[in-house]
Amino acid sequence: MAGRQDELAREQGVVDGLYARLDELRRATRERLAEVRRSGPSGSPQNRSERDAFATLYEDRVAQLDAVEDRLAFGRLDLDDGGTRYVGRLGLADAEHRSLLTDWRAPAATPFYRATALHPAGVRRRRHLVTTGRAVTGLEDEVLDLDALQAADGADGTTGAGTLAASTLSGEGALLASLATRRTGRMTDIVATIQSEQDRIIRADLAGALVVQGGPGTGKTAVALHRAAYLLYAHRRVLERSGVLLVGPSRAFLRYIDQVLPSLGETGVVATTVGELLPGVRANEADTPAATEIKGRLLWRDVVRRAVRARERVPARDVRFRLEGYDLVVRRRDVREAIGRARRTHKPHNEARAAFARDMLTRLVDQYRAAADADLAPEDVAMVTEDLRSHRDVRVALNLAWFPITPEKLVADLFAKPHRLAEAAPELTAGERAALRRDPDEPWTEADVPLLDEAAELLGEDGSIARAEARARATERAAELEYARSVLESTGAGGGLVDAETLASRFESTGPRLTTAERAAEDRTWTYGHVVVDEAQELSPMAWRMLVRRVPTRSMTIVGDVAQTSSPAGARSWPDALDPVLGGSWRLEELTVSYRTPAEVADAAQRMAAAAALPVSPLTAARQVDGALELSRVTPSGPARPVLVQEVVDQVAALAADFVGADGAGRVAVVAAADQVRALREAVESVLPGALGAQEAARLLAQRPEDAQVSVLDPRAAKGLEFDAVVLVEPATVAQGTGGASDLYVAMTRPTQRLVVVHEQALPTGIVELAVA
Ligand SMILES: Nc1ncnc2c1ncn2[C@@H]1O[C@H](COP(=O)(O)OP(=O)(O)OP(=O)(O)O)[C@@H](O)[C@H]1O
Repeated sequence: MAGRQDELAREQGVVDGLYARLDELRRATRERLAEVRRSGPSGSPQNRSERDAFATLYEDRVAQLDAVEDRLAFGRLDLDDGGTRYVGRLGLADAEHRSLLTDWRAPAATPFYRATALHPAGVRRRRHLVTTGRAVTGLEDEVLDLDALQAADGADGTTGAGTLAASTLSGEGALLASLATRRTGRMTDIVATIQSEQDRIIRADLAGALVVQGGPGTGKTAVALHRAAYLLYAHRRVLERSGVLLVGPSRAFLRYIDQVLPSLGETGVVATTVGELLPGVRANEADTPAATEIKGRLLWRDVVRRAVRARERVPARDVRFRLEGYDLVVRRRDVREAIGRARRTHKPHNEARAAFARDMLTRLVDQYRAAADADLAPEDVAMVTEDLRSHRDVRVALNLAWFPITPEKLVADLFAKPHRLAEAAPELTAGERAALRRDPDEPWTEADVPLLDEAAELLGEDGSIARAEARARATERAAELEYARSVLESTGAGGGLVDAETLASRFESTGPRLTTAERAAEDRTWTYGHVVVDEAQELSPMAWRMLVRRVPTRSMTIVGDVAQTSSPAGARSWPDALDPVLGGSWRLEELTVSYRTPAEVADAAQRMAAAAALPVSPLTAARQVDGALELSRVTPSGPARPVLVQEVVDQVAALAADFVGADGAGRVAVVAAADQVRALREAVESVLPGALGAQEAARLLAQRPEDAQVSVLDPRAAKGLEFDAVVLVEPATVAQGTGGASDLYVAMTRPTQRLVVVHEQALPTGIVELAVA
């Protein structure tokens, strides 16, 4: 025991030194930041922008240094050459630039995750440091060098190579401890216990599209986030300028994961959903399943193109009008030729319109010249052109022939005006078109967004919108100038020292300069250096098109599970989803160990999924938890309070007493078919005071949905999330919903400790293991 205490004390000394260095760096960076801020808002614009840049740099560094407080150092490698290397959340060096701590992402840290007894990679011993706050509370050693093992001093917690070779998990104690901790509403990072199959994916090449398929709880989300952090570290110069985009299935999911990247010292990632990917559009509504499926089809490429073309149209007849006493005609033939020419510019519709209008006005000026039978001086040509441009009949005729239009109007018209959709989408049946019918002012749905993006791509900038914005900017600037003049007058300043123009530029909004991430998020045409997609199986073919457009290099990390697809437009096979947009150029990796779900639960879910013919990946659970699966069948009863509901609330009360902690950790969820959620939520809320006491119930009921320790949700809302214990209500009903057996598979695989299945109806095949005769 003394040996262990000595070792702990020795490591505590090292860790104390690392924290001391961290504190020193924090102090120094804060001082520099304060100094920059003190330098005040004076100087030339150049000076100011330099000052802002330094301020941003120091602010980022302070945030980064603050974020690594928890588990700053978690590993130590003892090397064959006698040296030691500490691994932690960031790199630290002393004042003489000697390395104290190696960033987990640095090549020198790789053996911490990958070395095995078979391939020790120059490592004799790997040590996991367990810390609580700044205190070292435990050590776990793995000796990788067999010879060294014989001579090992037998320090407590040492596992032999034999055990390690037999095990596929590295740092098993630290890993299992971390998997067994109570859950909060926020995902945490896994840097201290990344497993080698995960590490290979995290550090894979930046180039190309990498698809990570894996069953529930295999760490796909964790791996995707750590990969983003790794890529930002390893390719900082490229990615800092172009940015990284992270696409998740919902705002709730993004909130669940939003602490992970900051805790890894990375904040510059744009995280969004497909529904919010277009600047200015927030589409959180859902379509009907039928409309979702139809809108996801790739045929919208052609439909949107035809809809745009329909706004470039030769009129039914010539349009006659009079200008200054002359009879002129907007001729169909001219319009046809001008449309042809404008199309040959290959510019987007709204941009090519200028060429069309110019061409038509030239033809009309020619007509005017012939009618007037006179040569026109250049200034006359300009005047006549202007008169023609502003002539009402000409304007109407040219607009009808080539209509400037926004993406929103184009798409809204398709769904609100049956003749437009019929014309643009002959591939759809009348029934399918009817399923899309919608009033023009209804809110956008998530499935609309890829169509809007497609339209924006083909329509391009609407010059009139850009002009209106320029006008607004000019007006604003004039107001600033005016204000500056009045300031100068009232203060009597001036005297050649400062002019109104300079002063006005100081009044201009001097908010923090936009970061790459902020600029990228505001720009529809921004192209990213890397795109990470989570729950990628939910994306429709049109959504894939939209994403791929944002990453011309095709550098992507795509993680998901085609057995968990619930969207009717989602993917059941990666080749089906990706080949149309990426050709064959993507590679597949698989994760096979479930870190979340106890073995008994994972096995039941796998059997059910296989029986339902879902495309399941192999899955081995990392953990065994006694009594993890409980089945509770109730007999149908009258309506007063159905026995089923009573059983659910009783189970929730018992599980809450077991798992929910007053410190905010520990979560219990009821997962049920969407149409049962409301009633069950009311029932659960009504029993909490009786079961847990008024005070505790009030605390729980006041929690925000994302932090709720007791919640009732449907499988879609639960997707990607996890809870200590789950009460699954009536699996047969869940499996009959629109997400089918996939939704049930998702629901069954949410708990980390216990799954209680409450049901009246027979259980879907597979949940109960058939006894072998
Ligand atoms: N190496 C690891 N060390 C510690 N915890 C891990 C490790 N890998 C995964 N986990 C934990 O396992 C749980 C499941 O991980 P994650 O949510 O990333 O899985 P997933 O494959 O995305 O699941 P789903 O398919 O259900 O969305 C998380 O709590 C995660 O922190």
